[in-house]
Amino acid sequence: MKEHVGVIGAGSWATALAALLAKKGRRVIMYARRPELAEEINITRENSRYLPGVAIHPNIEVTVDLERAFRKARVVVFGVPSHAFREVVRQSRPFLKNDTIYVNTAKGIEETSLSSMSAVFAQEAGTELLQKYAGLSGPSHAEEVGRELPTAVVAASYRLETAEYVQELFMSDRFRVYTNPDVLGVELGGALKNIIALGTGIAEGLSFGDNTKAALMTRGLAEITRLGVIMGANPLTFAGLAGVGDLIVTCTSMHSRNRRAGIAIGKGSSVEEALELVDMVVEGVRTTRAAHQLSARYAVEMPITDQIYKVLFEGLAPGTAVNNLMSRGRTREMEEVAKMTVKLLNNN
Ligand SMILES: NC(=O)C1=CN([C@@H]2O[C@H](COP(=O)(O)OP(=O)(O)OC[C@H]3O[C@@H](n4cnc5c(N)ncnc54)[C@H](O)[C@@H]3O)[C@@H](O)[C@H]2O)C=CC1
Ligand SMILES: O=C(CO)COP(=O)(O)O
Repeated sequence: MKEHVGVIGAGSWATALAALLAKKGRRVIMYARRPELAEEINITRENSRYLPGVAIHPNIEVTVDLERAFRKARVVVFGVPSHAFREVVRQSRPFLKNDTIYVNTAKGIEETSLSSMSAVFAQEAGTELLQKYAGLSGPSHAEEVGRELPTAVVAASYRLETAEYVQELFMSDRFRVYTNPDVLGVELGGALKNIIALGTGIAEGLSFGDNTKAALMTRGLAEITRLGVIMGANPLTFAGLAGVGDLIVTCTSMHSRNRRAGIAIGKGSSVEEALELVDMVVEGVRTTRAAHQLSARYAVEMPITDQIYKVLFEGLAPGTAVNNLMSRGRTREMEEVAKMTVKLLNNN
């Protein structure tokens, strides 16, 4: 019998991962909230709203019955946006089993609790299931995975066996999966890069050049690392696929919803207009609010995040935000993170 995989959500990323798993011979039961979407995919064998042009493999069935997606599954992949993750895990609680593996693919930080996705999972599913939990992250646009273009990502879990199981599940000659035990670092890298992609998008919308984008990406990574290290992540994770890798793809690809929303804002759209234009989840907007609070909680300087927060939520003109960043006081490039890293290593 084919191994069953449940996929929760039927957006772009859920559909691309379902396609990959179905092609690898898994029987995929994909849960969609809306009956119209489930019906359309089952009948037309295409998800024209979220991933047009990718054929839905015969091994995939879409259901609106959440329990059915869990029933025979050895592994369940959550593919809903981060703001829906808690609610979806809570609804799934009656169907969770100790011998199932759970994979989260959402990239965000919960705005109200400032919890990472693994923390949300533990709060809703119980800490004992955390050993069965992995986060899948890295530079991976659904549109390219759907077209089977070579991609490399990270499966992060506290338990090596779980990470290796997820690695084996997804690994193909077009989709390479590395394991990493730094769950928090992988989650923070995937979430926080979306803020910087909004920022580089804004810079593009303002007609700034490649120098500006490179500066935002590099200094953006510095502040992501600063926050991550103080929260307990491994600094090296930010030099990996879930850190700089995802930052590069999100800041440079036209597939990125965060980048496209940023471009619209830079060109003068309001946040609401930009979100309407993109019409799919733009995780960076909520994540900016969360990161703004985290930088205050941990007393970590995050100047780029701070200016993007002001543009998104306080009506600051994007051009003024750039001037504010360029006219900051002089500072050193490396010493702060280096000092924090040495302190961390000494404490371990
Ligand atoms: N699209 C991409 O290339 C990638 C996306 N991700 C992450 O995956 C997550 C999902 O993103 P996308 O698939 O792109 O979003 P999307 O906007 O394409 O689709 C989101 C889907 O989730 C559904 N949904 C929302 N709330 C729900 C709920 N409460 N219950 C059930 N379904 C619900 C929506 O109806 C929609 O079908 C995000 O956190 C994103 O950062 C990660 C890697 C790649
Ligand atoms: O995380 C992603 C690619 O790795 C997707 O980025 P966007 O959400 O900006 O499209």
